[in-house]
Amino acid sequence: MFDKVAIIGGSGNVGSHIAFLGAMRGLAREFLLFSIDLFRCKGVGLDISQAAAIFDLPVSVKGCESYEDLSGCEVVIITAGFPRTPQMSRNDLLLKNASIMQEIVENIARVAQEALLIIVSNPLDVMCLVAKHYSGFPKNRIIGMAGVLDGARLTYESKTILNDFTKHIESYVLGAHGDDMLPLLRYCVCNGKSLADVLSPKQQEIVVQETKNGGAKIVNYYQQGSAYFAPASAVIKMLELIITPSEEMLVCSVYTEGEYDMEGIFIGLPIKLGKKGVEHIVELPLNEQEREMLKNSAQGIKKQVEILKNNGLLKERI
Ligand SMILES: NC(=O)c1ccc[n+]([C@@H]2O[C@H](COP(=O)([O-])OP(=O)(O)OC[C@H]3O[C@@H](n4cnc5c(N)ncnc54)[C@H](O)[C@@H]3O)[C@@H](O)[C@H]2O)c1
Repeated sequence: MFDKVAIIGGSGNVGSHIAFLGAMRGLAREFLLFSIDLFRCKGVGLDISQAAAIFDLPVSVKGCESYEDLSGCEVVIITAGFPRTPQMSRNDLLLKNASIMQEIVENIARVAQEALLIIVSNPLDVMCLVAKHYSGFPKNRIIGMAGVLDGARLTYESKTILNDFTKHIESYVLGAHGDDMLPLLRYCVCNGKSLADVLSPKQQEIVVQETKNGGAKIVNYYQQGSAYFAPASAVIKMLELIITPSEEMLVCSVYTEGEYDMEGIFIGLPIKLGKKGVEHIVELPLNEQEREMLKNSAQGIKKQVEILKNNGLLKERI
């Protein structure tokens, strides 16, 4: 169990659901919520604390008034930003959310120098880079959430097409969080078999397409805002593996220094999580086609990095 976990954007959909689920699962003694909507943070904190009282849980969830209140937090989860609307692409969010991320991590670096950062805000991979740039934190302490969510969508779509929700499926979706994601069916496991052997080629095509559309489908249903139950659950899964490390491999957005032939960007790769954050990146042997697809997936991230550099939001120092 953590002592103090902060959620920046705690008044929003994803942030408040992380706080609720985290409190219900007893992951921290204290969840501290911060955002530009102070009153809603206070309301969410009180509401969840009252829910915790129903189950007699020893947890406090509080809305905070300033970054100083977050002093000494062990984990800071950043969900602050603007959610994608049906008209918006992830790229539209880029410049807006990069400035927000800069402001947040500069404050966190001041008050919680030892914290582990879990980034959720979109566009995810490049927001992680902005967080690294402006916090100055080491690479193991900055982890982006996306692969766990995309993997869950792949699992859901596979169960749906097989019409069997009793199957145990572990899914791995590497690459950028976006349309260029790389669902790695060969390495996905369905009741001990490779998912590539369980699904027909046509089924594989459908499952991959539906996984890629997973977020957009929800945006279209909600009309305002994007998914939050599954994204919040994905963050909780990461927190649980940080508290209790296991052999389980998760795909998270991590900083690369040569792994998978990637350099100087954050991208979704399989990792082992532990108390220090990213314990190590797992190098799965990829075939030529998969390597090429991963390389293509990184192109979009590199373009976003260029846009940020051209707008003075990222300097060469990373
Ligand atoms: N990585 C993923 O897989 C994934 C999944 C879902 C959502 N997201 C992203 O997560 C982010 C949050 O989504 P949401 O649905 O919770 O949105 P939301 O609008 O409900 O919440 C956003 C929160 O950010 C806060 N905020 C805005 N500017 C701020 C600032 N300068 N400082 C502090 N707080 C600030 C708002 O007050 C609000 O609480 C979005 O960027 C969304 O695209 C990512």
